[in-house]
Amino acid sequence: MTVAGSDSGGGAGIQADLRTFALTGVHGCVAVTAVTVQNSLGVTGFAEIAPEVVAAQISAVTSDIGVEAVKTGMLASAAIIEAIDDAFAAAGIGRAGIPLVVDPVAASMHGDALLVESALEALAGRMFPRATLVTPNLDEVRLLTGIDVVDAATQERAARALHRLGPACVLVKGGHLRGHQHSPDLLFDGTDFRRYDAVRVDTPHDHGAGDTLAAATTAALAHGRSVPEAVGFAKEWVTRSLTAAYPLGAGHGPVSPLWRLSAPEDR
Ligand SMILES: Nc1ncnc2c1ncn2[C@@H]1O[C@H](COP(=O)(O)OP(=O)(O)O)[C@@H](O)[C@H]1O
Ligand SMILES: Cc1ncc(COP(=O)(O)O)c(N)n1
Repeated sequence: MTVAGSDSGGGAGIQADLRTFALTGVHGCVAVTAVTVQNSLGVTGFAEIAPEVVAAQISAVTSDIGVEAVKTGMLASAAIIEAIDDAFAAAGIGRAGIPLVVDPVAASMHGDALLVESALEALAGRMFPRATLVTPNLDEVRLLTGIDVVDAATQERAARALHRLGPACVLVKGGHLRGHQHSPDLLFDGTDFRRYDAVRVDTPHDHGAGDTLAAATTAALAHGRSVPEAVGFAKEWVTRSLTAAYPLGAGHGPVSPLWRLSAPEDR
């Protein structure tokens, strides 16, 4: 299940999650938190869904269909986060229960806010302690910890600081590291570090990369993989999806998990 915002451009949010879920062999259920007005050039606005309607979507799915793993993306406001936290508690989602991946989406790749500023505290205070894994990018790391990640040492320091906020595991994504030929992500479980590296794909079309990574991780967790295995699977998935990204509109096109359909030898 994904609990996230809709992207009218079809490249990120709920739409990206469902593409990856389908192509990794899981059925995706959704709870929509907000409807964004968005294209390849940016987000010009969004309407929040009423918190009780967000919570009701979660209960409707968990009380009938059931979930094997859950991902959160754009959560929009503190009131929505609080409603989700209560719905997750009632359904046994998070930490020792059903695996929960929290992608702490704060802004779009163009810098447009997707979370009202006052909601950052609710995200860290209510979602992080419940999370099996949190997957911040470097801008979100800066917002949450004040740490500017520039190299492996600062990436480790940030992972430790984020782990103190309560999640079981932290993945500090390195996609925004400037001047690197690689895109190294760092996983920390409170004891051990594990690096997931990939050669940087030279493309402007990286819309939805973070959602795709977190969705593939969630799908692998739903298939019963451990967190390190799920992240390893997802890292390869997002790298291949960046290689298959295509232009769409005048701005940044979406990463594409559709490579999975055109590689019969991989099936
Ligand atoms: N140009 C790139 N080449 C290879 N991997 C990338 C590239 N850009 C991002 N990634 C990877 O995609 C995933 C999403 O990362 P990032 O861009 O940091 O997050 P977000 O999309 O949330 O801003 C990470 O695994 C990151 O390492
Ligand atoms: C609904 C929604 N969720 C998430 C993102 C982040 O994706 P990106 O960082 O690629 O803009 C987005 N733009 N829109």
